[in-house]
Amino acid sequence: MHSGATNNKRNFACLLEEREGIMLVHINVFLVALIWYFFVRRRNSRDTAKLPPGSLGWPYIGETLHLYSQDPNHFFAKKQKKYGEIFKTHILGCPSIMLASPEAARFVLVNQAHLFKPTYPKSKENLIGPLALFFHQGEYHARLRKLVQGSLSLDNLRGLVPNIEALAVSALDSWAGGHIISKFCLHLYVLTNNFVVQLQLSFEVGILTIFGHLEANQIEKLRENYSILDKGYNSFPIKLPGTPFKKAFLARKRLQVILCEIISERKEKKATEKGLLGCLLNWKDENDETLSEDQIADNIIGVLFAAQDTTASALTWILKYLHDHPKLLETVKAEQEIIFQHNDDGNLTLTWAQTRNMPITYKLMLESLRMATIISFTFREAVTDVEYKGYLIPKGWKVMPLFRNIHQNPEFFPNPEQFDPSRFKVAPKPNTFMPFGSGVHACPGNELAKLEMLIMVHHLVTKYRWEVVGSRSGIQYGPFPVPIHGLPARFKKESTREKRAMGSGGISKWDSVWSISSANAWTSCKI
Ligand code: HEM
Repeated sequence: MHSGATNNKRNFACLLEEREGIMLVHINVFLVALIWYFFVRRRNSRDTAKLPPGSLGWPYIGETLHLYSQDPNHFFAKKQKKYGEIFKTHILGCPSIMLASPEAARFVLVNQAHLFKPTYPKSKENLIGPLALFFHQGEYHARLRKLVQGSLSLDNLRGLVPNIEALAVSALDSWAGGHIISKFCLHLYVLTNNFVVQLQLSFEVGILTIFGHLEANQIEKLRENYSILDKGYNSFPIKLPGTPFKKAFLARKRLQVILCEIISERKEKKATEKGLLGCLLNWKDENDETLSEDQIADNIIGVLFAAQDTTASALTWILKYLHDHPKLLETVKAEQEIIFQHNDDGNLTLTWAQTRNMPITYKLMLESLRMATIISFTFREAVTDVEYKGYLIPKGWKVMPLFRNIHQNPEFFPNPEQFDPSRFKVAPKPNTFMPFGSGVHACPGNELAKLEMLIMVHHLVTKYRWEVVGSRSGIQYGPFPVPIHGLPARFKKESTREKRAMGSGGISKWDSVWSISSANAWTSCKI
C-alpha cells in the first residue's frame, strides 16, 4: 500500500513533470508563433513596408490646388520625373498613389484586381445610377459585364455597319447642309463646333446599340434629358434650385420614367432584339430571377454615358490630327478612295470586311488614341493593405494607374510627342498601350468605338473638305480632353464632279486656302 502510495506519488510527480513539459512546449510554440508573427508576417504590413515617395501637401486640401492650377498632365509628369514611377499625393480629399509603369498598372487592374475596387464620388454614382456595372466588382459586375459585352460582340456590330454609316452620313450632311456665308472667306461654309456635332453622332450610335429601333419622339426625349444630365455631371454637387447639378438630378429622374416606359413596352411586345436592352430584359438566373427595372435603367444610362463623350472626343482629335498633317490626310484619303470607288463612288454601302481592312486609317486611329489618351487615368481604392515592390498601399487609399504617362514614356513610344501612326506597324509592348483600360473593367465598347471612327473617317475624307477656324493649339477638359473650343471648323461637301476635275492630288483654289492656313502646323508624318 505504502510502496503503492509512493508509486502513486512518483507517478503523480511524473505526470506533473510531463504536463509542465507539455506546457513548456506549448509556451515555446506560442512564443515562436508570436516571434514569427511580429518578425516575419508583420514584415509585409504597415510597420515595415514604406509609403511611396511624394508629397501629401497641405492638410485636407493636399495638392488639389496644384493639380487644378495647371495642366493635370504636367502635374503628373513633373511628379513622375521627381519621384519615379510610383508616388503618393493627396487630391480631392483623398490620399492617393499614382502608378506610371505598365507593371504597376497591370498589378492593380489585372493581376490583383480583386484587391482594388472601382471608386467614384457618391454624387456621380447617384446621377448615373448606383447599379451601373462600373461601380461594382465581383459576381454582380461579372454578370452585367457579360451581358454588356455580349450586346457589343463583333457578331452584333457586324449587323450595325449600315445603320452606323447612315448616322455618320446624316451627321456629316448636317454640317455642310446649313450653309452660311462667312465674311472671312469667299466660299460657302458652315461654321460648326465639331465636338458638339460628334456628341450628337455618338449619342445616336449609343441609342442604336442599346435599343435597336426607337421612336423618334422617344429619342428626342432621351436626348433632351441626357444632355442636361451630361452638363451637370461635372458641376459642383449642390442641389440648390437652378444649379446645373440640381437640373441634372431632375433630368435623371425624368430619364428613369422614360426608360421604364420603354422597358414596359418591350416587355409587352415580348421583343427579342439583340441590343443591350434586349440582353438585359432576357436575362434570367438559375432561379428564373430577372433584372429589376432599376438595374436595367442604371446600366443603360451607364453605357450611354461611357460611350458618348469618349468617342466624340476621340473623333474630334482624329480630325485635328488629320488637319495638322496634310500628307497623312492625303495618304488616308488615298486608302479610303479605293474603297469609295470600289463601292460605285459611294453608292454602295460599306461592308464589314471593308471596315476591317483599313490599315492606314486604323494606325491613324491608334496613334490618335495614344496622343490624346481620352481617359488619362482611372481610380481604384485598395480594399486591404497591399504591398507592391516594397511599398505600402494602405487600405482605403486611392490608386491611379496613369495611362497618359505610360503612353508618353519614350521607353515605350520613342519621340512620344511626335504624331507618328507608323509606330503601330509594330505592336506596342504588353501593357504599354491602354486607351481602353485593361483587366476586368476594360472597355467593352472598344470595338464599337473603333468601328464608328473608321466609318466616320471614310465618309469625311472621301466627300468633304474642312478647315479649322481660330486657334489650332490648346486643350480643354470637359472632363475628357478635346482641342480648344471643340475644334470649330468649316466644312464643304465635294461633288463627285469636283473630285474628278481635281484628280488625285490636284490643287483647287480651296486647296490653296487650305494649305496656306495649315502650313504653320505642318510636320512630316510617316505612315
Ligand atoms: C474612344 C472611345 C472610348 C474610350 C477611349 C473608352 C475608354 C474606356 C476605359 C479606359 C475604360 C476603363 C475604365 C476603368 O478601368 O476604370 C472604359 C470602360 C467602359 N467603357 Fe469605354 N471607352 C470608349 C467608348 C466606349 C463605348 C462606345 C462604350 C459602349 C457602347 C463604352 C462602354 C464602357 C463601359 C460600360 C465601361 C465599364 C466597364 C466595366 O466597368 O466593366 N466605352 N472605357
